[in-house]
Order: sequence, then C-alpha cells, then structure tokens
Amino acid sequence: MNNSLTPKAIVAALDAHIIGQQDAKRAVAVALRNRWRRQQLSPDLRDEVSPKNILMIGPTGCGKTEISRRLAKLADAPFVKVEATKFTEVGYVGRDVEQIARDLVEEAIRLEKERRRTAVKDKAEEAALARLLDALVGKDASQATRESFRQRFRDGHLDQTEIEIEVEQAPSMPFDVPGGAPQMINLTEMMKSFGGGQPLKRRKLNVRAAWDKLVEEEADKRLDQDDVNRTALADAEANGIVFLDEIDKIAVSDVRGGSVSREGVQRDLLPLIEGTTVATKYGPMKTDHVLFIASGAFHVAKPSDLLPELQGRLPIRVELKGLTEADFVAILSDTKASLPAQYRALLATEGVEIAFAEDGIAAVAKIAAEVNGQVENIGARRLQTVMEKLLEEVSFDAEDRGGSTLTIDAAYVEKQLSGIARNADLSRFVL
Ligand SMILES: Nc1ncnc2c1ncn2[C@@H]1O[C@H](COP(=O)(O)OP(=O)(O)OP(=O)(O)O)[C@@H](O)[C@H]1O
Repeated sequence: MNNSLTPKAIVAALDAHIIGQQDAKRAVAVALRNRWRRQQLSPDLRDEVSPKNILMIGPTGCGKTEISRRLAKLADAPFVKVEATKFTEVGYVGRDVEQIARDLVEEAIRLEKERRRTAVKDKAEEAALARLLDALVGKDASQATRESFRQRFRDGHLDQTEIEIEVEQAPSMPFDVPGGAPQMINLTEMMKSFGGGQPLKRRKLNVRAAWDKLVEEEADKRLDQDDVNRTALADAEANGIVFLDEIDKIAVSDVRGGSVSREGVQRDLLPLIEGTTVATKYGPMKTDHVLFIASGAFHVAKPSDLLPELQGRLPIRVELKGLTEADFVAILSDTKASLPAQYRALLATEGVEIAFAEDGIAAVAKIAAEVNGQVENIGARRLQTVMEKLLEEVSFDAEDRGGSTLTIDAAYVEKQLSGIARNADLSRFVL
C-alpha cells in the first residue's frame, strides 16, 4: 500500500464521490491507514495487531457500500460484498460462510492478473495480432496481404467482421463437493495437468471481440500462474476487505421463530472475523488480517442484539445519516462522474447536448426526496430511477436530435415528471 494514503488523503478522495457521512469516511480511512502502519512494524509485533472492524449503521442507499467499495478501489485491495441473510436461506450449511474467504481470493487473483497483464501487454498484443491475422487471411498469405489487413485492423475497419478463431474454453465450474475446497474438481485444471493448456474451442466472433479475447489469452500465457496465485493469496490475507451487508437481519431480536438459524449464522461468521484458516483451491488462507465492514439499518434489531462475541469483533461503530434533499442536490452537482455528467456524456456520443440548469437539479432532488417520503425511502438510489425517467424521452429520440441542445430546467422536469411524482400509486411503479 501506498505511503501517501494518509487518513486525510483518503477522506479527501472519498469526498470526491460521496457526500457527507464524515464519521464513516474517517473510520474507514483510519482502518486502512492502520494496515499500512502494521506493515511498518517488526514481524513479531505485526502478527499481534488485528484489524479493528467496523459496524456501519444507517438506512438503505446512504453510502455504506459506496464508501467501502471506493476505499477498496483506492487501496487497490481485493473487495467482496456479501449479504449476511444469504446464509439464512433454505439449504444453508454452516460451511458456506467460508466461501467468503474463497471469493476474496478469487477477487485477489483477478486483480493480480490485471496488474500483471499491463506488464506483458506489448508482447501479448504482438502475439494476438499474429493469431488474428492467421484467422483473417490464413497462415500462408503473403507478407503484403498480411500487412494490408494489419493496417485495416489498426484503422478499425474490420471491427465488425466475423471470424472464426480457436480460443481457450472458459474454465468449467468447479464441483463443490461436500467437505470443502481441497476436493474441488476442475476439469480444465485436470486437462492441464495431463499436458497442454486449456482445451481449445472454435468460436465465431467479430474482430473486436476476438482481439480482446486473444490479447487476454496471450497475456495470461505469459503470466506465471503459480506466482499469481501465491501473490494473490497473500494480498487477500493482508489487504482483503469484506463488506457484510444486512448484518442486522441476522441479529436475534429481529426474528420470531427463525432465531436459531440466524444465531447459527452469527456463530459461523465469528471464527472468520476473529481469524481462522480457510482451505482454498490455492492453499490455506488466513483471515486474521482481513478487514470486515459490517453494515445494516438496525431499524428493528439493535447492535446489542448481536452475539456479544460478534459485537466485540466490530468495535468501531459509525452512524450514517439518511440523505436530505440538500444532499441530493450536492450528489447531483458536486460528485465526480455524477449522474448528470454520465447522461451528458452518453448523449454527447449521439451529438445531443444536454445542459442541467440549477433549478432543474433542484427540481430533481425535490422529487426524489418527495417520492422517498411518500413511497419508500431508498436513499440516493431514488436519484437513479428519477433521472432515468426524466431522460427517457431524449434517450430514446437521440438519433433524431443530433446537433441540438436541451436545457433541463425546472419547467422541463415538471413537464416530464410532475404527473407521476404527485401520484403515489403511479410513482410506486415508475419512480
Ligand atoms: N452520500 C452519498 N453521496 C453520493 N452518492 C451516494 C451517497 N449515498 C448513496 N449514494 C449512491 O446511491 C447508491 C446506493 O448507495 P450504497 O450502495 O452505498 O447504499 P447502502 O448505504 O450500502 O445501502 P444498502 O444497505 O441498501 O446496501 C450508489 O449508487 C451511491 O453512489
């Protein structure tokens, strides 16, 4: 991890995307910095320091996941989100919670591959181009023909041309045999151990898609898979972040009748959070230093309804506030890659300019807050449904509007949305 990611720098980076919720931002920033601090310690002391996990308490759609996901991205750390309620479903067997650790390792592998692919990109592209040309003009074509196709490909003229190439088959789903990961059978892994790579399969693709696939394959061939796995496993152990959503739903007082199984889930989660070793396809993974961020609305159950041991493992409590109309204005106006900016960019690709007037933004925020109040409070997620409806017409007609400019002001918002927003029954379905 990067030395420059001080708590202040982390909060500033989160501020670019998330409005308010300063307590939560500060808590995650300190948790992340503590990881860096731990790495600076002598090995014996380093092992003693366990992460201070966080419990985020706040209504739906107020930024809990977003803060955690952005934090992970900032730190380039493997991240998984799991709903705690998933483990209370019918068919649940205690072992399943260990899947969280396995998923974290898979995510770490994906990240590690992505990092390394950039290093071998040039060589991979060269080899991919050779294979692409073979597929386009045949192995025996003259140098001149190959060169001319190479140029046409570079200029993008062949993007939609269909070709048939031999690519590696996607790995088959592993069979998850009772008893855990070490006994997983993966057919493609087995084929590999009998010599040769993944089995090949002829597929029809357009040149654009074939190119991406071939570059990925050629890059992967140049990666030392064992080393990728080793590094990724260590990365998941030291830097992994698990976001455990809906933890309140497995707290005991929230249920009538089903409490045994829910308490069971808490008991199963406990070792994972306290630190245990989970068997994965890539070797044992220790969860001692994984950062857990648990989250829930806690409308009915309280944090004190969780098992005491679990409460102890989530020592940092932060409360996130429900978002107000003013927050919605800020989310629409002041965040990086805000929804208006996204729609503006999307429609610009069709030559349609849209400009959001200040009173237009205010009107959208007002409607979102009203519908949240009348129908159901889904927080900032409401902005997505409102914006989609608002721009539905222009999004559909964009092809006929090339070269035009549309100003989205209060009057336009009123025209598009007021009928729906004032009718609670209608907005229940549409907004
Ligand atoms: N404070 C905020 N600032 C900017 N955008 C926000 C904020 N809160 C939520 N959003 C946006 O709303 C959407 C939903 O937010 P998020 O996934 O963080 O909800 P949540 O609090 O985790 O809810 P849940 O508990 O239901 O998962 C995301 O697209 C996010 O970008």
